[in-house]
Amino acid sequence: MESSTVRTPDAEQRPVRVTARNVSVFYGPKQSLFDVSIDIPEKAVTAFIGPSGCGKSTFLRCFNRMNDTIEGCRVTGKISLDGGDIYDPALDVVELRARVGMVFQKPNPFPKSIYENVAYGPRIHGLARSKADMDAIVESSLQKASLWNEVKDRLHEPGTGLSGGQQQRLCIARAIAVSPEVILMDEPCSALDPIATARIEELIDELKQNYTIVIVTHSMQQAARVSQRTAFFHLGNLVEEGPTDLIFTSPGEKRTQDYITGRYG
Ligand SMILES: Nc1ncnc2c1ncn2[C@@H]1O[C@H](COP(=O)(O)OP(=O)(O)OP(=O)(O)O)[C@@H](O)[C@H]1O
Repeated sequence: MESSTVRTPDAEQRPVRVTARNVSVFYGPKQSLFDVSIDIPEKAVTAFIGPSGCGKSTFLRCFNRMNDTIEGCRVTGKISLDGGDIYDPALDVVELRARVGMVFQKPNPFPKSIYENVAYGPRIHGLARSKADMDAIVESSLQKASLWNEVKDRLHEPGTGLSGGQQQRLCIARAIAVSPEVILMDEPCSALDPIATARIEELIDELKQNYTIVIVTHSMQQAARVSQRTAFFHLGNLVEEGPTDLIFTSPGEKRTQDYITGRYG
């Protein structure tokens, strides 16, 4: 395991959990991400910001090999989780996606009950030995996703019957249920109203005590509120990254300055 650390505003140094080195991504012949290297610290929130089409989601999807599912997509370079190469051909991708969970832009609960949405992952990974074990996993995952009190009396009703914000918290509970180390969030609030967004932001703040979180967001205000480190992307390049307070108050690059002051994007 590489023993480097990076600085975050609320704690001077954090161990690095995920490293990306010289990562490029191609969709067919077109290159969309250019030679990106970054260290992601544990138990902190790292935000990816930048104008539409700059490659934020493309890069995020590299961390749990979601790009493998896109035909013609090719990733070069190296990404390690705790020092282990996640592109090792011998690696079990299903296992990787349990360790590196993902929450999408649009809440996407399975067309099943609230209980089954959360129990599905633990069941396929064999994490519960009995019904009581499974009940405990479902309850604690819903608790951690700050949804338990709202659904404890309707666990067997469809997940799709919840409000948008509740559905997104259900998706977070589903990711948490398989005990991930890293949670990737791709614009998790973009389909939500301001109140539901505030709930999710509070939740992200709590979750960072136990999980390493990487969030793609269109909202600079959201990045400033929830993240400890921010990475700014432009035209497929990582322009700069660092502690969120510094990126927003004294960026080193003119392109970052122009973006955060609303000159484009
Ligand atoms: N499945 C795909 N096939 C082909 N090109 C793609 C695919 N997904 C993304 N791209 C291209 O890669 C580039 C980066 O897109 P990406 O979605 O990663 O950007 P983004 O910064 O997340 O944008 P947004 O904020 O609009 O979601 C864009 O030029 C986009 O058209």
